[in-house]
Amino acid sequence: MLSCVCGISLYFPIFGYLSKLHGSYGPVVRLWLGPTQLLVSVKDSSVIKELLTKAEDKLPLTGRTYNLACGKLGLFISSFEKVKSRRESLKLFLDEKLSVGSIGSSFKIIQVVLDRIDSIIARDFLDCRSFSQHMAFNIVGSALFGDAFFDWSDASAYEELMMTVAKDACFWASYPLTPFWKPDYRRYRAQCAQLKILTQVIVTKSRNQNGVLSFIDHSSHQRSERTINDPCRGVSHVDGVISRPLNEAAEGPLSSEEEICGNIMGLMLHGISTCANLIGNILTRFALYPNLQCQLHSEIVADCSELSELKLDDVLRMKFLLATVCESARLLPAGPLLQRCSLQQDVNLNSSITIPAGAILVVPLYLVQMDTSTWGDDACQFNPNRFLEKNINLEEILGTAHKGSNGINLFTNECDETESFLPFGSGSRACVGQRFAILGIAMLIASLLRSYEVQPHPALSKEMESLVDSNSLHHLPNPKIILKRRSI
Ligand code: HEM
Repeated sequence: MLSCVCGISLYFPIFGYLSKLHGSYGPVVRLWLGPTQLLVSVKDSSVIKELLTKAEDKLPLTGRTYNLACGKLGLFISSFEKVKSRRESLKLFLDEKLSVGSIGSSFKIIQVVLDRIDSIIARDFLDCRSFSQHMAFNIVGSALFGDAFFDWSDASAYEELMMTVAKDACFWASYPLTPFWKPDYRRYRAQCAQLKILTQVIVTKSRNQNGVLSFIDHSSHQRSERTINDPCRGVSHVDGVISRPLNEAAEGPLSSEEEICGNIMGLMLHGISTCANLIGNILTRFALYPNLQCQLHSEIVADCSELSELKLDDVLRMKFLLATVCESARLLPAGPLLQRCSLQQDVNLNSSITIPAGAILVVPLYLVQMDTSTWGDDACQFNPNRFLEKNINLEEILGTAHKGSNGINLFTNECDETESFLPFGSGSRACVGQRFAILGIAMLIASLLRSYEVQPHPALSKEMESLVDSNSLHHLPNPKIILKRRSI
């Protein structure tokens, strides 16, 4: 545990510092950053749950980052009041994407992209980071824009621009005064403007392409049933139907066109970078641990026959696969700290602690997710089996009701035992895309391993070997990987 904490502290000085403070002062640490700025770090899992539910706002810097990149938007910004309704409609939209029947179309992009890979891998190797980013881009993009995304000629330019903006967004937002005199800043703003134009293009294309189905405006439940039960309608029609709620999700009741674009840009920026990180992390583990791949491949073969199309129900049966995705997310949270604040009111915790309005509240994710008292002595090690053991409930961790064909209710709303699993946050601002991301990534991994074996590029094998037993796995390298087609 100690070596792990020290290793991480090299990368995240704030995390190392908080680790020391928690060691000396216990699970709740208060730290004055300046005469008027209090930081409160919480490490105790029961207090965390309460804190993340009661402190509903995000730090103003988060909102500024998204505003600067995306313009006006109604998601990801600081005030909970302003994001509440958008969060709810987005959740409905994503749930519908994952409803039985529409799943095939939601993730059919995976097969489309994998089919294209054959031509690339015939040449040489893949760069793990770019491949993960490309897959994440396609999964999130096709979920939001439906079939219109598949044949969009500007998709590559959009992906490249999206990643450039994502990389620089925090940096430029951190300036207290807009540095408009800096040429780099002006270039960044021009890139954001270009990104917005392309977003508008794909939103319009998506609307036009799916507009033929706009006659269906019953409740979402009726809509799905009608379409799915109608064999005359192709898969793209299912996508068309569920892209209508996209507008509802992004628009809410009173949105302007600018806000719709902003929300979609925000979702793309967040969804792609987080999903790409997790996919890249899992692929790198495959290159490092061939046995992990073998175990997953056996499960995939056992749960889905070779010739049939992979379905959500199949993936829901693949518990070791789902556990692998969760375990990778546990070891690689999107950032070292979850951050919150309460802009207007003090937060009163049951433990009789009062936190003043405006204080910066943080949860040091690495400390919580690698706490040996919760996760065991091997907390720093990669061990998907921990999610299959009795004391950690995978079904609860995956959240919200969704019945697989095995009858197991894999997703329930009650997650009492899961306060220490926080890669997607928790409480009032928890990630709305958690279930979509876990299942989308599981779907991708299952599709990939069915046909390919992931191998490190021979030139890198030696370097990778030295990493296998080290704790530096949280900062995995970006290996060149080879996808070798499996012989049938
Ligand atoms: C591996 C993938 C992902 C990870 C690790 C991740 C992680 C997170 C985290 C840590 C938060 C903040 C939670 C908190 O403060 O409690 C968050 C918020 C959010 N995420 Fe994700 N996320 C992922 C994918 C996605 C996807 C694919 C979508 C949707 C397409 C999405 C939509 C959102 C939204 C809408 C919010 C909340 C925004 C708000 O309340 O303002 N996420 N995510």
